[in-house]
Amino acid sequence: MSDYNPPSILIENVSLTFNNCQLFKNLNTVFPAGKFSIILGASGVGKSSLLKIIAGLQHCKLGSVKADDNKSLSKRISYMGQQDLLMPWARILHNVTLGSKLRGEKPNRHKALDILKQVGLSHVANAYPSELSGGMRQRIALARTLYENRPIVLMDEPFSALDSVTRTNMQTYTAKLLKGKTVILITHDPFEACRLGEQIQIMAGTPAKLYDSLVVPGSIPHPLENLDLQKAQAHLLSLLIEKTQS
Ligand SMILES: Nc1ncnc2c1ncn2[C@@H]1O[C@H](COP(=O)(O)OP(=O)(O)OP(=O)(O)O)[C@@H](O)[C@H]1O
Repeated sequence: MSDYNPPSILIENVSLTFNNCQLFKNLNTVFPAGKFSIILGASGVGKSSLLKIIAGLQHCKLGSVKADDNKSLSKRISYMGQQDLLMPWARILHNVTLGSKLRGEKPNRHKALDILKQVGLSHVANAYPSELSGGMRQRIALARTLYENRPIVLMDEPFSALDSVTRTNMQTYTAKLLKGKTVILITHDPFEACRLGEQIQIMAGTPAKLYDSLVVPGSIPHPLENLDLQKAQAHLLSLLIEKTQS
């Protein structure tokens, strides 16, 4: 199996404690290969911490995170955090291709410009991050993540700063571009979860557990007019309330 074949990600008995608060105790789950997995849950429950553990940015003393092909996860992951982490001294195009530069590869300018066009920001390719709005900066961070073309993509609230029209367009573009990759996406938006999720899990409790919710059948992104979306969203919201309050 090539390093570009997306693996499943296995979370086994992961435990994490911060300042005497046990976020996870023996957490187990599987994020299936080549699918969009969504995590929702109350603020502070531990969603970002789990994503950082998978990305190798947060150490956990107990438990393991591994790929089902037993190959290392590092170098196969593209991670988009809540902060855009754009380099203030670099122009937008340079920010998008930064990964290539850091690896000593020739940046693929054509590909970067195409992604910038798809996220509606080719006109700011030569600008600096400080000249952009918060929503524009978030789309640049998205463009940088998509440019990397890794088999595993971790995204922490990637569309949270966007207006609803742009958000819908970015969901569609992202789902199409990342089709077949192993994606884990955190969101607070039940509609987004139902539109993109091929696995949907709610994180709740202390220590936190993961609970499966219904997914809408068929390929993603689901069209906005799909009536099953409304039903799945209502179910998800009810489950979210139930698990968050219990
Ligand atoms: N490096 C750290 N040191 C100490 N505490 C931390 C650290 N990182 C996170 N925490 C704490 O762990 C808890 C979970 O944080 P986390 O960011 O994972 O939550 P979240 O579910 O992603 O929240 P949100 O939806 O608001 O982004 C919070 O109480 C947070 O203060």
